[in-house]
Amino acid sequence: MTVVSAQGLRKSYGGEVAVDGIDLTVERGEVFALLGPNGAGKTSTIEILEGHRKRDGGTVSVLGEDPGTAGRRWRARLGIVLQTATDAAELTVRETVRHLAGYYPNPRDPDEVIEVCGLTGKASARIRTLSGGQRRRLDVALGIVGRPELLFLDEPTTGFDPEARRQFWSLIRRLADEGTTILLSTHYLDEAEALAGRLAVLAGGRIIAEGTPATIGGRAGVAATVSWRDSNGEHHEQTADPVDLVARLTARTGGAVTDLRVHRPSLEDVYLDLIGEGR
Ligand SMILES: Nc1ncnc2c1ncn2[C@@H]1O[C@H](COP(=O)(O)OP(=O)(O)OP(=O)(O)O)[C@@H](O)[C@H]1O
Repeated sequence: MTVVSAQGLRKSYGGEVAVDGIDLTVERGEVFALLGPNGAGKTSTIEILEGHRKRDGGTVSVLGEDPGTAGRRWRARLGIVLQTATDAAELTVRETVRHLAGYYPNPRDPDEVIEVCGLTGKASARIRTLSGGQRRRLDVALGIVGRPELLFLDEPTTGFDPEARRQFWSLIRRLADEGTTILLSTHYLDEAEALAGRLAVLAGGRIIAEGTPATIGGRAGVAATVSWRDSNGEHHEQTADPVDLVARLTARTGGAVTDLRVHRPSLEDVYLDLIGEGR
């Protein structure tokens, strides 16, 4: 089932084009990541799909409705984690999560949400006393407490420490296993690689590449570089079949090589190439 479908999506601010004809389809249960440099149009796209911003052109369907006109019942099926952090407040974490849960027909247990977001130790703390990363975790908790069918996450792990990011990744995988569709934007390529089944790279308001983390930008077809050192010095050789090259090398030298390495382009290498071309 298609959960998000956009064709020819456009948005300008004043005379400046931010989203320049984006086509996007996300199926139920997918984790889809939007990547792209600052100002590429990720937040604008996400906020149009959430119904938070008006589009200037194109057709959009999210959970079967047009976000520009859909009402409260549609909104209750979405979970939204905006880029801007929760406002400082006098309420505690538990009060805030419980309060928001009350707005949804079938919410998750607030204490369980607090736990999976790693905030149990802070459940009784006032929001204004939380650290930046803890506040971001609260944003995520508020995004998922309504048991959304579709979860939007705009740069969800900014400010997380490495352990919190790993915890967050397992939470996302768990939600996806339960059938939640997830659309996220991130600047962390390891995050996109760890979570996304498919991803799109945006630059200048357009999608310049789309695919799986393994294949995007022709990644799967790019040659590997094998490097090694022997008595003649350092060597680098490009090959489509590094296993065969290493086997031949070992047979030829009797294993008398050191510093043997096989390098394949990382998602970051491919991404930087793509946005270099997209500029
Ligand atoms: N409310 C606004 N008013 C005017 N211009 C805006 C507004 N929101 C976004 N823009 C412009 O639209 C373009 C796309 O911005 P957007 O926030 O969608 O990018 P982004 O890919 O999410 O960037 P980042 O990675 O920095 O969050 C930028 O040039 C930005 O300056």
